[in-house]
Amino acid sequence: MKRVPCALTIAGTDPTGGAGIQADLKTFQELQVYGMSVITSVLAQNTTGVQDVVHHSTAFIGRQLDSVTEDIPVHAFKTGMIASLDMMELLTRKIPEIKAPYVLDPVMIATSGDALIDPDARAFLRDRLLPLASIVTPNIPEAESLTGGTITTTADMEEAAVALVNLYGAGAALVKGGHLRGEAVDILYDGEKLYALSADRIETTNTHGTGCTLSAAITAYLAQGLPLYEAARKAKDYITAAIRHSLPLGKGNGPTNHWAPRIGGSQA
Ligand SMILES: Nc1ncnc2c1ncn2[C@@H]1O[C@H](COP(=O)(O)OP(=O)(O)O)[C@@H](O)[C@H]1O
Ligand SMILES: Cc1ncc(COP(=O)(O)OP(=O)(O)O)c(N)n1
Repeated sequence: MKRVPCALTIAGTDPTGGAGIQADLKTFQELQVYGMSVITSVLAQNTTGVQDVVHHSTAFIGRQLDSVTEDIPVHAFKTGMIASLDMMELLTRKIPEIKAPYVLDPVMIATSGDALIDPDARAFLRDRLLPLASIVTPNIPEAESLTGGTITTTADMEEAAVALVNLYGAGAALVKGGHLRGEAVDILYDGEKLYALSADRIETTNTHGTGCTLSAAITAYLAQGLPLYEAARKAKDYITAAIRHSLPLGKGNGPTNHWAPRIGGSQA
């Protein structure tokens, strides 16, 4: 039988389906990759923000991870919301055992402004998780927090991407430009070359889950065996289409969507 690409996400949940584990699994499915998940935190959240959160114990997160990895091959994996220092410590021990490309989405703050990780875990994420990553995918505020610089231009994004690889030890960095104005330009640095991945900016407020969906798409393409640049380039096309097909659902920022809607949609 042909190899079935299998991808794993280690992240928190979104019951409205726009971000977190749910967005990741939808993306894996859409890209014809077998999707698996380890849940770190269960959130009560929607398009307007986060209402509540329950964190799983590190022991239980470890048990979930063992259940997956002892049974089914993982061809690529990603981490999203890892709320605490304890969870990060567990993952620094477990991740090297998974011999597959690792996409680190350094989730810190939701679009709604809600903090998703303990502020005291940020330095640990940078110093201990980042060096394990094949690629890290910060948005502008996350890249500023990780590098300590201010980012307002693509030149600043390039500088941050290079620092994340050369100073902090990530295998590659994709600094996402969704929070700037003008064209939606993301900067990829693979340790040798800088690339600008650009797309037209889509006029919509329905951007809930864009970062999760992009990093899940990179993970899916890596699980399929694509080289890093190809995976990032195709994932950029995927997220652009998902924003184009985003849905005006909920009272806040609606979710990205993976198929062209027949009814509604912000750009239908
Ligand atoms: N309005 C938009 N039009 C087109 N692409 C966008 C738009 N907003 C974000 N993107 C793209 O979506 C992806 C996620 O970016 P960003 O919003 O910066 O991350 P996050 O969701 O983690 O805050 C990036 O590829 C970014 O360029
Ligand atoms: C459980 C969970 N993880 C991550 C996020 C943040 O999602 P992201 O795609 O980075 O961006 P927004 O949804 O905030 O636009 C989340 N909300 N929940």
